[in-house]
Amino acid sequence: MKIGLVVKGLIQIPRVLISILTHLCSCVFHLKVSLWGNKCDLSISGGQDNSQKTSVLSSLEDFKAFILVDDMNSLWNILSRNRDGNTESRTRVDIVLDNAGFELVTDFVLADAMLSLNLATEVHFHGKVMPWYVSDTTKRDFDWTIQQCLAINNKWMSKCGQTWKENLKKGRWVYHEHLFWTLPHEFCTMAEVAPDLYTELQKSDLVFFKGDLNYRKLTGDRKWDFTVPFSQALRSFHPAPLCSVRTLKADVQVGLQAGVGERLSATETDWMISGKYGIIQFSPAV
Ligand SMILES: O=P(O)(O)OC[C@@]1(O)O[C@H](CO)[C@@H](O)[C@@H]1O
Repeated sequence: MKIGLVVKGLIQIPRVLISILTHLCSCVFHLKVSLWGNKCDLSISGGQDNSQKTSVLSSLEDFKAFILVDDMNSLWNILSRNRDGNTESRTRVDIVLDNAGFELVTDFVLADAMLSLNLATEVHFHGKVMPWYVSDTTKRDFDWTIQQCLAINNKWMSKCGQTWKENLKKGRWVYHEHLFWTLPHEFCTMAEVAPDLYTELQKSDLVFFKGDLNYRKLTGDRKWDFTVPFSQALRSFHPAPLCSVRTLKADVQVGLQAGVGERLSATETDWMISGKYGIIQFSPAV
């Protein structure tokens, strides 16, 4: 009997590993799509059409070399906590949104994947009361996008729309808005300027900050050395473990390996502003 159990246990180990790997690979995929979704914003194109014209999905492998910081592994400890069918555990993920349009859809797909793969039990979205840059997501964009997906004449898209609407109804997805996101404060002042928002973020197990503007406000838009640790550049802003998912469109970047920033500066003058490079940069709550 005991031997039977041990053998059964041993057989199950690879299955568990395969299952974890499958879920995590799938989530890596969606996170990367969400990262490159940040290439599309109307401010970088001076208001001209900057919609997604090629398939991000087929370019993911080619884009790999342009991810300058990839802290994906640090996310797994948090996201895999819930996935073993432990019905007691609860994992809340927050996404501080950036652009509406293609990027928002990629964020929805990421949120959907985290729920359906049991990596999170609830996802909280944070939108802006009014746009800071032209394409920033407001409540109207959020609702409109779900409504459009629902109404579209495509079986899979409308199924997504239905699921997302249902998620909101059942409280698995929650939308928040706060004026702080459009006030001229760097995030290290949040605990003082918007303590209610800081307290809300403290309830999260992982907060994703989408996009370039959020990165500028996370790091205070300062001229940091490229190798300064991300946690240091955040200064006192540590409400929860957090992760910036951003393509580089402004001249601030921290947490690079020694020499990387200098090498890029010597060869590509616009590497920090072109949107060609991206980061998935994690900081634990310290
Ligand atoms: O936050 P997003 O949407 O990723 O990018 C916004 C942004 O890139 O637009 C401006 C001009 O390109 C930058 O200064 C700013 O950071």
